[in-house]
Amino acid sequence: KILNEKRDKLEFSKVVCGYPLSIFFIVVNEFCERFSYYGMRAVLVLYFKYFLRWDDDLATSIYHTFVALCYLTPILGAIVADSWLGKFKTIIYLSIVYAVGQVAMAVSAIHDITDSDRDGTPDSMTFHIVLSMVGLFLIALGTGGIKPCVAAFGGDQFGEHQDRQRRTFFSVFYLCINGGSLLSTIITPVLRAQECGIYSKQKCYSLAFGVPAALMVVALVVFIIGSGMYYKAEPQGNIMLDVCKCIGFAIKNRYRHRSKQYPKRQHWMDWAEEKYDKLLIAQIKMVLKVLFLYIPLPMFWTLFDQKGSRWTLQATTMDGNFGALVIQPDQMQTVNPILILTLVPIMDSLIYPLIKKCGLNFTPLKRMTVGMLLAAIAFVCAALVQIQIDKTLPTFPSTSQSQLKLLNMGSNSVTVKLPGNDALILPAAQVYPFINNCNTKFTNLLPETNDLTSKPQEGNNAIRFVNGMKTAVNVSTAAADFGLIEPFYYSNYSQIKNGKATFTLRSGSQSCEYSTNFGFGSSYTFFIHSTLVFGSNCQDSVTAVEDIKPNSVHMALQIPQYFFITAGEVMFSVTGLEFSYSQAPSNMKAVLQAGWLFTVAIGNFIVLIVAELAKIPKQWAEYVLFASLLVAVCVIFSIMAYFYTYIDPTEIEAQFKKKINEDDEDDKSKPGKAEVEMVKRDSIKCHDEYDKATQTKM
Ligand SMILES: N[C@@H](Cc1ccccc1)C(=O)N[C@@H](Cc1ccccc1)C(=O)O
Repeated sequence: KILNEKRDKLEFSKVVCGYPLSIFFIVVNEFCERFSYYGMRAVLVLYFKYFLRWDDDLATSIYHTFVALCYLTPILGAIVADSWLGKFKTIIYLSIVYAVGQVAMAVSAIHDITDSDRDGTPDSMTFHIVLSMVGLFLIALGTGGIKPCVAAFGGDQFGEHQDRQRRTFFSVFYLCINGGSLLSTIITPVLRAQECGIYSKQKCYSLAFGVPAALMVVALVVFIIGSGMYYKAEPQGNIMLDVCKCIGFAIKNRYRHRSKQYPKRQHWMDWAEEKYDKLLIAQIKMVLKVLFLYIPLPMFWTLFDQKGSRWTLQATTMDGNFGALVIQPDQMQTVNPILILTLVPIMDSLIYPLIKKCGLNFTPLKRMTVGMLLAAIAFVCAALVQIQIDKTLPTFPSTSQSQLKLLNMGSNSVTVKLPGNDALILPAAQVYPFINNCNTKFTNLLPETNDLTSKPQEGNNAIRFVNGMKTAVNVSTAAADFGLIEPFYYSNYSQIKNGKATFTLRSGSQSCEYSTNFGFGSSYTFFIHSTLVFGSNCQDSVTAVEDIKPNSVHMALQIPQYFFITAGEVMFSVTGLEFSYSQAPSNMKAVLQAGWLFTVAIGNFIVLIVAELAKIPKQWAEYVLFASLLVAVCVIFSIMAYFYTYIDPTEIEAQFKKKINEDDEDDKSKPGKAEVEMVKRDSIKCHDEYDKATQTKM
């Protein structure tokens, strides 16, 4: 009946170039939803840090908890959809929850709401924190809840013989995800950088969250407009409860009949046959087979999700100057959606057909295996880049050493006697000898200062001034104020972005300017000579002494690793999405999509655990470790995949239903047959049908 209903609905639905028109509304919905999600995510950590004034640790913990929650809630959405409301209603209701969450975030970021003294900072931070946490919870529920439903609902729109179109749909679906996320990750940071407000102008987080909220409303409206065109499969009762009870019964029954006198059954789930519908048992077998295959998959996501963390950190130690364009470390992540937008069409229209022409059967599981290997290669590339970076990093003193920084502020060269060897320091120059623990006495030194013990964060440059004049000097730039520096004292470090910076040096009413260019990740001490004359050009009276070299390994070197991980993603993720749909029984499509997303959640948890536990001192070694782990997991997966037989759930279900109908007729004509005998006979027949429909291997 269900198949006929679907056939009728699809027969009368509008078709454009062989695709149901309803698909258009689903992919536009996905585009807007992903814009909304990734756009909000792009500015979230900055909102925590600069608006809610949380420290780095709290901001990153809450951020990762939110992301993990977004991949746990799909289970909830899938259960609601498959057992109760159906996919269509679940998407509508949870999209409303999602949009409310986004609006709550936008409102929570309006500083004027609680800024009664109008000084530009919220007076009741609790209000903003509570509202944004409620908002984030609703968003996680909404985005995670609808995620398995939208993909599966899209797949439902295709008929039995539209496998090719359905595969293309999943590719286009993935393109829309990346189109939306690419646009939003570029746009929302720009919106955040604007200044807005009623009483005082502040960074405009409300706009950066407001636009994603508006896009979520658009996503909902577009989805509702398509309402009349969709095929909406009805939920078939509380399927998850039935599944759990059936599995529970099979285990109990198997245990009760553990003695040798009872004949073995083909599959342990067959022990549920005495009580449960054979169709349900067959469907559970299909799901369990796929879920078993999913066990090694989180390892792929563990590597994949480090793009956003470790690789961004790696980029902070690299040079992002691309000529006319200066790329910030976190902007490198946009390379992923850009590559997706180019690689998906290339794979679909060139690579896969070419492989097919060569007579190779590049099945979904083979594609996923190759995808994993490509991700491992990406990490080997990351390790090679890291080795290059490490060569350029400054050496800091070990625990048994001290490092001296000696700056000659005079106009003659000076020789300093040091344990081991002497050092000659030219005028306005600095030496940094390492001293092993010993008692060394130096006289006429500047007061002790806190030096940097690592490279400056986020590609910034750490800058300080030392005043060699006999009068105090005030130093400032547009971005930083070094304050008043007393004679022969150092200022504190200030963080300066890359590019040109102009420093104003002031003493009383007199001033002069000093300009210089910065790269990424350097540290300089600017020495103000005693000969400086205010009112004239002070360019020649300031000497830059390099403490830490600017990053010299170019960010373009990260492109190969991004290329391999994205090619891996196309083979693994796009294929996996379609595989999860095609191998799921009709009443558990969303559940298997949720199972797929659950592997992402586990992968994220592994990242968190490994980050805490594995204290590998060399970053390149950690990359190699991850690559090796993925290769090992990939070998296990390919063995599991070799034994996997592809199924056609629609075919199996149809045959089971036919058989059950025939048996019902039989029962009516032959009343009084022993029930046990019938169960046994049915079981054998059904296994035959199942075997016929499951013929293709890996
Ligand atoms: N390539 C990602 C999107 C992305 C955009 C900007 C920066 C990084 C990534 C993508 O397609 N994501 C899909 C599938 C996915 C991938 C990883 C974890 C869960 C799902 C998405 O649905 O968001």
